[in-house]
Amino acid sequence: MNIAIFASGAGSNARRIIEYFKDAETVKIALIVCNKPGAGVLDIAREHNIPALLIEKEQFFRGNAYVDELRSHHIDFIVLAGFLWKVPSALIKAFQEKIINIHPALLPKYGGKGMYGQFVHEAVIGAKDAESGITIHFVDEQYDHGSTIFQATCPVLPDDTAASLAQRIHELEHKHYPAVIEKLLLS
Ligand SMILES: Nc1nc2c(c(=O)[nH]1)N[C@@H](CN(C=O)c1ccc(C(=O)N[C@@H](CCC(=O)O)C(=O)O)cc1)CN2
Ligand SMILES: NCC(=O)N[C@@H]1O[C@H](COP(=O)([O-])[O-])[C@@H](O)[C@H]1O
Repeated sequence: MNIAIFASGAGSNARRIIEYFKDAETVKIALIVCNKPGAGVLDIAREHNIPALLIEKEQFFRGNAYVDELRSHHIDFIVLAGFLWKVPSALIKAFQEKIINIHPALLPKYGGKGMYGQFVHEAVIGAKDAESGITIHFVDEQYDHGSTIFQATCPVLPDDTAASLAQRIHELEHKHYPAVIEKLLLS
């Protein structure tokens, strides 16, 4: 089973997933797909000798959505880990029920366009919610709308900042995302 991880940023989730499956016999992290030159996830790909594909808007949204390139890498499953572009229909159709995402909040709250990274944590703190968490879900044509696979919660503390909440959310992500992927692939 070959996985492509799509990421736009630092890549801490990508790193945990790579490390989790590094000795796996039936699962391989075969490709890192990134839309941001210089992103930290590209350094992680290099560190682990994983091929990286740097994608451009024109081909992604108005071309083949890089389906041919993913097929050439024999990709079976796509994991979004901090990927900040909307996955187009062409890619969703080519990988039906084979694309998942992790969102740093308890969907359906705090999802949709503009809701990524610190913006999510700022909204949770601004709403004075007592808890937040993570949602792992299938990807459909809309942002953060696909069916939920897994959720986990954490407290929001009175003195939390977006940064301190982000740290707690990252810990949840790193703990759960690799294991949820494994369970999904082996089911
Ligand atoms: N078709 C889908 N594509 C993506 C999904 C999805 O559920 N369906 N999830 C997102 C990840 N995500 C939240 O989990 C998310 C990422 C980014 C945005 C967003 O508003 N992006 C900005 C552009 C930001 C940039 O280019 O730096 C925008 O669209 O204006 C919302 C939600 C991944 N793709
Ligand atoms: N809505 C999408 C979104 O906000 N995704 C979030 O981006 C971060 C990426 O961190 P990483 O690059 O260190 O894995 C993660 O917290 C992930 O949940």
